[in-house]
Amino acid sequence: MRTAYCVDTVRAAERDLMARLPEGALMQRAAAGLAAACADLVGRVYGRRVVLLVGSGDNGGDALYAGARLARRGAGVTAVQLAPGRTHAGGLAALRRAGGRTVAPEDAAGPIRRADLVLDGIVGIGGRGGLREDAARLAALADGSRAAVVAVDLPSGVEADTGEVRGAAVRADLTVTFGTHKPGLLVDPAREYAGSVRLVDIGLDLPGEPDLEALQHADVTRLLPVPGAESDKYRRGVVGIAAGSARYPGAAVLAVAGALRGGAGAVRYVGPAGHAVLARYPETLVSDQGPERAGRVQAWVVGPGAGDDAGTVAQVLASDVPVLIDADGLRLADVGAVRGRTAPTLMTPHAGEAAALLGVSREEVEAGRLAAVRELAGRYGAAVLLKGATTVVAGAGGGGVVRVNPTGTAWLATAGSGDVLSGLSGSLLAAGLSAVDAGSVGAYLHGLAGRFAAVGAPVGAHEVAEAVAGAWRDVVRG
Ligand SMILES: NC(=O)C1=CN([C@@H]2O[C@H](COP(=O)(O)OP(=O)(O)OC[C@H]3O[C@@H](n4cnc5c(N)ncnc54)[C@H](O)[C@@H]3O)[C@@H](O)[C@H]2O)[C@@H](O)CC1
Ligand SMILES: Nc1ncnc2c1ncn2[C@@H]1O[C@H](COP(=O)(O)OP(=O)(O)O)[C@@H](O)[C@H]1O
Ligand SMILES: [K+]
Repeated sequence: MRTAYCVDTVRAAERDLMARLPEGALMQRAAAGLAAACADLVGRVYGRRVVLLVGSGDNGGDALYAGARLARRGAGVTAVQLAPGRTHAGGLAALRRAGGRTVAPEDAAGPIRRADLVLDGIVGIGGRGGLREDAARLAALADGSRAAVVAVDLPSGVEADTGEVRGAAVRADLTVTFGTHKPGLLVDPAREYAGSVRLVDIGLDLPGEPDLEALQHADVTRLLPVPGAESDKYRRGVVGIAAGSARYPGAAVLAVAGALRGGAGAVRYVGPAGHAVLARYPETLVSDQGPERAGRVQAWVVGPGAGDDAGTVAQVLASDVPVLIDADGLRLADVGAVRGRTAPTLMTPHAGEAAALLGVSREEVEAGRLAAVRELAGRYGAAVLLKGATTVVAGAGGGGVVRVNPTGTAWLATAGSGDVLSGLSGSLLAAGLSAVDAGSVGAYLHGLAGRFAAVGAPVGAHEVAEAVAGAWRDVVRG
């Protein structure tokens, strides 16, 4: 599991550790890791032109000490001081001893244009809001240069705890972060500013429960349902799909396509698109009797392409098995009915649907995904999976750790791919996974399947469904 912690927790852990170490030891660890990562990135240090963007805090200190290390290995290092009177004194002295020089921000354009490498030490976890004007100008110069940009701890200007970007921010090729990932490094829009991320261990002792966690292959392998010798189709779980309409029969087919790949032993389809479903997937058990009379299932998926069929949604919500609500179902689901359920509920909105439920704009949801997913999970008392550039999953009530999916690809932004995800996660629910596990494992496989199906070219949602088995095998192989 990859984990991320908010700033207050990081600071507390840093304080505890600093009390046990000689002064400055922690910063030296950070700077050593940072310099090593820079050396790996540029290949050869000797003769490289390096520019340090140095703010007034310890983030600038890290950059200066790392710059000193690079200078000792033969790089030409120039530090741009944003606040000359308040630059980290020890770091500045170290850089000067190593032969580095300093320039004022107004003289920075030339050095940045000629640089091979720019280190962003403007702000780290002490940053608030978008970059101030003088810093924003340097960030723009770095963005316009041919240099590789390495962010120190965080891309300056992004919000560490939320992943929000409220103004100008540095765009990095690589972020070297210390002690732990910060939530903003895993959640868009900030994540996109970070480039690839490298974690440097500085020995922090962090609490058991993180603020954010991202599954990795080994975690998913442990959660995947695998049939045993005594399994039969019913023991593996039956998933019911109440989806599709005369207008949108394809949503039913795609949800069933996902469900067949999710580990349930059988897929039961209920709705007006039975013919279309059977034509494509003859193994489906089809009923036109409505959810209450369709036969026993271990979990329901309701909503994809459902149009205005509120009755079906209400029937499914009244059942005593886990329910996944997607698409039209989200609009039709009564808050009280969801809150009153005793079995688990998982809601899977995209940003537009989440915005409609919360009564805010889509942009607001996309700017602050963590707050939105927690808020929705709190209002409905249900687990919520918020889809999009970064898919996040909160448990019922919205407190505690949020899961973030690391496998997504923008190629998944194609009509119907959400229907595949709802079937897939619903199938995992029927196989016995908890709502959060079913959502996050479903998103993990779905993201990987999207990558495998796309390999750099557009794909249709049905191809994503077909690629799920390959994703599953890849996960299990490790
Ligand atoms: N505390 C520790 O033990 C360690 C801290 N480390 C480094 O220290 C950093 C935190 O240092 P600080 O607490 O000094 O804080 P920062 O250096 O992150 O930022 C504080 C300074 O940035 C300015 N600032 C804030 N928001 C700004 C904005 N939007 N635009 C421009 N300037 C802005 C503030 O006026 C303040 O002077 C970490 O991110 C990490 O890089 C590392 O050396 C590891 C050890
Ligand atoms: N920019 C993006 N990057 C990664 N994944 C994305 C992006 N945009 C959408 N997705 C994913 O694509 C899927 C689209 O689902 P959804 O919006 O419900 O589409 P539909 O309703 O057409 O099925 C979701 O799994 C979502 O997370
Ligand atoms: K930084």
